[in-house]
Amino acid sequence: MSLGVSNITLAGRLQEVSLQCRRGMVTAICGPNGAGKSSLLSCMAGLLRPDTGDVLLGGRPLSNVSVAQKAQWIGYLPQAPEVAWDVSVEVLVSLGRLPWRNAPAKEARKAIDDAIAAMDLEDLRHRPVSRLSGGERARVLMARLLATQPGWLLADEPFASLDLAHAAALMRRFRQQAKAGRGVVLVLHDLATAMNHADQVLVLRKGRVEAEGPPEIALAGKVIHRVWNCPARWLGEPGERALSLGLATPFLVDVSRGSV
Ligand SMILES: Nc1ncnc2c1ncn2[C@@H]1O[C@H](COP(=O)(O)OP(=O)(O)OP(=O)(O)O)[C@@H](O)[C@H]1O
Repeated sequence: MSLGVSNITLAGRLQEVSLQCRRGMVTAICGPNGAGKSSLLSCMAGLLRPDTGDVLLGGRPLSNVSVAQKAQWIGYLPQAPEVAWDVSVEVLVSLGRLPWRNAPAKEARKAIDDAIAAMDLEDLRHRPVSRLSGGERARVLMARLLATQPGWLLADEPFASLDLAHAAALMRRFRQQAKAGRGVVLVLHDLATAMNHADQVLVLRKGRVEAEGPPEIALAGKVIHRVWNCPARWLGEPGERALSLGLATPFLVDVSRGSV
């Protein structure tokens, strides 16, 4: 089932945004603070309803899809997820199976164990979530999403509190999920991650689409300059690009001189 948005508008936050995502692909949504990235992802998850336009799952408006089906098809990790109950890591991850209550217990067990292993949480399995670090908690919440095994994984800044090794492992996991036929949509501030690992990129600014397409086009240096107001140049080879920023630009903070 495809997932897309067609001409959606959300008061003051999104202006006629369209995006077509396909399973098997990693889509990155990028843009400066306040551009509308989280708003767009929430619309795609069915948590915010656009004022006009449609979110379409398999060609059907999301508003016509049952809550039970949405829960099975769309897994969503918000930017700042809250944990309501102080349960163990294993119990929290197992909550990801709620949309599949009627599935065989063996299947559920495997999905939970795989998700715990994928996020390197074996040693923390029995620890209450209140006694985890911020990054560990983020990995648990990602494991809950993986345990659902949804057709679509939507994640808002999933690498924000992860260390280098866990971030790299998670990116590999997203790529594997796409290869297995799932759809992956990520809100990313790290443009190098989007450049190196996404199949398509949507760039938003002030609620409008500024660029879209393959990363080399949507995140070309001139687009970054225009949208982020920051001269930037890509270094290295495709797949291993690094972003070099123009240090002479006035927007940069020079901490060594105490200026802001
Ligand atoms: N609940 C809300 N009601 C009204 N406006 C909101 C609400 N939440 C966010 N906004 C506004 O909508 C715009 C888009 O916000 P959104 O959170 O989608 O941006 P973002 O691109 O995800 O930003 P960031 O990179 O800072 O997380 C911003 O101008 C923001 O102030």
